[in-house]
This record gives sequence, C-alpha cells and structure tokens, in this order.
Amino acid sequence: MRLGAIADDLTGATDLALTLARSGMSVRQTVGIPADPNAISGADAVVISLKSRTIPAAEAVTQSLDAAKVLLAAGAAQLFFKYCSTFDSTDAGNIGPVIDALLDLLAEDRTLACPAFPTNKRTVYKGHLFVGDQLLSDSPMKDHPLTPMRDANLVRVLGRQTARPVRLVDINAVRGEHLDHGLSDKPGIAIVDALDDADLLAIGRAAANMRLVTGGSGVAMGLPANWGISQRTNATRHQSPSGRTLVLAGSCSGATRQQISVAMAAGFDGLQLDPIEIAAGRQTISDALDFATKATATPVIYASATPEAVAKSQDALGRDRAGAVVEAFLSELAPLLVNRGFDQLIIAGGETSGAVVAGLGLKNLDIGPEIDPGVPWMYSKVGETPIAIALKSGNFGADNMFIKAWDLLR
Ligand SMILES: Nc1ncnc2c1ncn2[C@@H]1O[C@H](COP(=O)(O)OP(=O)(O)OP(=O)(O)O)[C@@H](O)[C@H]1O
Ligand SMILES: O=C(O)[C@@H](O)C(=O)CO
Repeated sequence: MRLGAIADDLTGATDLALTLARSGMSVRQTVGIPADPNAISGADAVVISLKSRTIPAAEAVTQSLDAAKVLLAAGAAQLFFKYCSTFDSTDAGNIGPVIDALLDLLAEDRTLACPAFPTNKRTVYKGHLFVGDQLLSDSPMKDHPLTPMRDANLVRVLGRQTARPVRLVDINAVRGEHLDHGLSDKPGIAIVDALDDADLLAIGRAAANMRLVTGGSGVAMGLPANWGISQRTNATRHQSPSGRTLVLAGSCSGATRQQISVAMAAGFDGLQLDPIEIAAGRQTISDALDFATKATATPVIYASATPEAVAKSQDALGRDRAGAVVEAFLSELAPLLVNRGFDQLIIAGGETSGAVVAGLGLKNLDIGPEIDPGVPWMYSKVGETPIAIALKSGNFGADNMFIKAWDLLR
C-alpha cells in the first residue's frame, strides 16, 4: 500500500477514492475500520470511511488513530486525512484535534491543510475558503445545522482547533519555484491556497515527503504521481447488475431537491416520506415496498423537503429524531428492496448514505465509472447479490444526475 486514507464521512471517502482511481491508483474503500487486514491488501490506496465529522472530538481522535494504525500496519507509506471541501468543523474540532493526533502518532511536527476542490467550485485564496463566488461564511454553509461555518479565514478557523502554529502558504508560493520548501520549512500546519487543478497537482508534488497530508479530495490528485503512477490502470472489470433501478434520498440540499424535481419531470415515480407520518406509524415500510415494487419507472423514495417542511418536522419531533426516523426507515427499507430485485441504487446525502450502507451491511466498495465530479458508481455485494451503488454528497451532481447515471452501467 502506498497511501492510507482516513475519511471523516462516507460520501467524502467515495469522493477521495474516485480521485485516486482517476489518477491511476488501485483503490479499496472500506466502511469503517476493517476487522480483516486481508480486506485492505493488494491495493495502491485504501480509504477507510468513518462517520466522525460531527461526533465528539475525543471519539473522532480515537477512531482516526485506530484507522491510522491499521493502515500503517498494512504498510501505508503516507497517510491522508480527508475532510469536507467546505471544512465542516466547529471550534471544538474535529479537523484540528485529528490532525494533531495523527502527527503525534507519526512523530511528525508538520503537515498541510487544503480543502480546495475547484471542479466543484471550492477554492482557497489568501487562506480564505470560497464556495463559488461567495466566501464560505456568506454561503449556505453559514446555516449548516451541525457545523455552521461563520468564518472563511481558515488560518483562524484551524487556529482555534489546535495549539500548533497555523500559517498560510499563499497562491504566490504555490505557483513559485520553491513550494516544497515553503510547505515544510516550519513546524505546524500550513493552510495552502489553490485556485485550480494545476495548483493542486503542484501541491501534491511538493508534499511527496510529508508523512501526513490533509484536505479535500482535490489535493490528493497529485499524490499518485509521487509513486510514478500517472495513468489510470485497467480497472477491475465488474459485470454491471441488470435488475431494477432506484433512488433513495435523505438529503435536503438545494442540489438534491433539484435533481429530484428534474427526475420527476422526466417521468420517474416519486414517493415522499414524511418523518411525522413515519413516527406516527401512518407511513410504513410496507407502503414504500409496495410503491417501489409496483412502480413502472425508476422509483425515487425521498424525505428531501424544503427548509420550511424540515423545520416543521423538527419542531414536531426534535431535530435529531426527525433525521433519525428517516435514516432508520431507509436503512430498513434498502435491503428489502435489494431482495426484490433493485440492484442499481443512488443514495443522496452523507448521513443517509451511512445509514443505507449500514442497513445493507456493505463492508467494501470498488470504484466504478464516474457519474459527476466526486460521485462514482461503486460495486459491492449484499450477501451474495452484486449491486451497483452511488453515494452522492448532498451538494454534488448535475441536475440530471438521476437520469443520466444508469447509462454508465450498460
Ligand atoms: N423531511 C425531513 N425533515 C427532517 N429531517 C430530514 C428530512 N429529510 C431528511 N432529513 C434528515 O436530514 C439529514 C440529511 O443529511 P444528509 O447528510 O443525508 O444530507 P446532506 O447534509 O445534504 O448531505 P452531505 O452530508 O453529503 O452534504 C438526514 O439525517 C436525514 O434523515
Ligand atoms: O469534500 C466534499 O465536499 C465531499 O467529499 C464531502 O466530504 C461531502 O460530505
């Protein structure tokens, strides 16, 4: 193994696995820390997906260290800590505490932090994170329910999460001649500017000798070349499943809601879930199962709703319970649907994906074709049944993603 990666959520892990595969690496993605070390042998890169983005910092540190130890024991030469391209965190963590712990484990005192993902419009300039044309702190991320991002200056944001020095390596240094020196000449954590993929490739090259690299998936783009891997190797051929297609959505992001309405306008069959109805026992698993089985087009089963409707169910049930009710429903429903022949599934939302993947009992995921930036098809098995599954981060994917994705499996 060359690169051992720890991702703080499932869709983020998939995003990273796709980037590494596109850069030529053979990649294994595991759901949680693998119990069997054989599960991670034989690949250039292993991405362990955790669900540690918003859990208490001490737990995120413990899980990340456990994952790192497994990766190091399996021979990882370099570690990568993947977090969100919108730097989702609070002053309590978890990005700073996890970086600190990983550096201590490696007995290192310096690394870099670069969440930029220009293809998806996340850039870092003079240490400030932009989402499209907006500063992070002016973007919808300012109202994120768990990690509201009210400061776009990443030197300050990370500075509040770690006792180590946090400094800026700005765009002039990134585009200058001595970037490797600029990245590593001082201890601490360097926030690194990046505006386009050429910047990310340069940062990746300059980070060849760092034992720990941290960031979004973008900055991983340049790492495979450091091992002489520069072209996509022949990916393992998978026979695409040929059963029925299905979308399950728990993400309430604008992007997901738009993807649902475009799919519905194109004739998909939709069933909207309502957490209040589910909690009251008036909307049941067998309703959803019947609906999907009888659907004449691709069924879309979604809890996705407007901010007003979400507020209503949160008022009635409490924020955590409203989310948990939907997640539990989809987690229970998903394996029943696979049993009924649905073997090509798109899941929308990071938490939702975590719940569905747990319900399906998936342990390993192999990368398949890319649907949109950051969203690949993955191949896995439910018991002995082969499936194709796409785990879509809430804000990722083109408007027509639910329509165009299936052709890639044919
Ligand atoms: N109608 C609803 N009312 C309240 N909560 C809901 C509703 N629909 C979905 N949810 C919950 O909202 C949460 C959405 O989180 P999820 O991570 O799946 O999507 P996201 O935040 O858009 O995606 P990502 O984390 O990839 O950006 C889930 O816990 C889901 O159960
Ligand atoms: O970096 C991103 O934006 C995504 O990979 C992600 O982490 C979504 O949760």
